[in-house]
Amino acid sequence: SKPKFYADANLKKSAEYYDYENLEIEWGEQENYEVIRKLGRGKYSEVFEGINSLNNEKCVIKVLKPIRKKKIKREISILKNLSGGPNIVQLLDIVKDPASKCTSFVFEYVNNIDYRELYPKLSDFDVRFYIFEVLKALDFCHSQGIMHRDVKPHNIMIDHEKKQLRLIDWGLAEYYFPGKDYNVRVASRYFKGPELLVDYQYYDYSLDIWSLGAMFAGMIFKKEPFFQGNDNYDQLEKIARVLGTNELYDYLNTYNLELDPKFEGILGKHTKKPWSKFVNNDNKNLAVNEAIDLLSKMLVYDHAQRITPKEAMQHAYFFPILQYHEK
Ligand SMILES: CNC(=O)CSc1nc2c(Br)c(Br)c(Br)c(Br)c2n1C
Repeated sequence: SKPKFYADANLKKSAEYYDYENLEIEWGEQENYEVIRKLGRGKYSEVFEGINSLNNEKCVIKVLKPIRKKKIKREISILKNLSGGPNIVQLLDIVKDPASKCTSFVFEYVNNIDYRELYPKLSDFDVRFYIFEVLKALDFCHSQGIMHRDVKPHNIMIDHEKKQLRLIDWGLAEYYFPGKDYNVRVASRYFKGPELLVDYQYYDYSLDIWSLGAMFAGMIFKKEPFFQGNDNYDQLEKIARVLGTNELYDYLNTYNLELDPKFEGILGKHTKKPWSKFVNNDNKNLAVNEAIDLLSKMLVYDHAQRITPKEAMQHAYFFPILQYHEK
């Protein structure tokens, strides 16, 4: 299946845009940066707050664990191509540690508050504002022919004082080409789209909208994560409990897909639940009708039927934001 928009984005670019294997890396000077403190660790990296000793500016240093050079070039190529885009984290430098030979990326600093601390404090307006900011980043990267493929709260940095948001960790991002089959082992379990879990490899940008929808559901229903599977099979079962098993089989039939035999006896039979079922006294200020209507258009089995970022930004849920932007 082909995406509604931007299917040919890369066909309009020159080969050097997406041909990252031949990318020439311009190395900076490692000694210009000092590590201040550790911020955290990912699967492929350790992350530190740093200082650029030339201009005394704070930065974030992502020290990559030894991974394939090709994957490093892909992330650099994508970060450079998206540089300056709305809410795209800014890559400032690339340095190599003389001792360990490890590559490090130097990024702009964001005074991020961990989402587990921040989300419970967010008002209805805040949720509308920040989801709109993520949609800006997704519409932009998709328009530039790039899927992020790892959208989740951990990869969305928010400085709540500055009302500033950045989409980070483009290490799983890839260039989209119509008809190309992609690795389904992407995204983080709770945010994996059905297309990944049923092993449909011809997926596209719409994967990012599923992941954002799963995150959005967690926010408005105050149930983090919203779909909490114990493994990739149980993950689909958690989704089927909400969206229904008959609807899942319709999706499989649409794309002539067969379920992995390992799903035998796992999925059971579930009716599609009304989204109102998840509203309660604790979350009703966020789980407003417009939010639920938008969510129902994001969390759709069939990736080709999901709302796109550009269409989502025009949804009534964001009307209070549009006034805010027009001022
Ligand atoms: C994915 N998160 C982690 O691995 C640990 S925490 C963390 N990682 C960060 C990355 Br990478 C960038 Br870039 C920026 Br900017 C900030 Br701020 C980060 N913070 C706080």
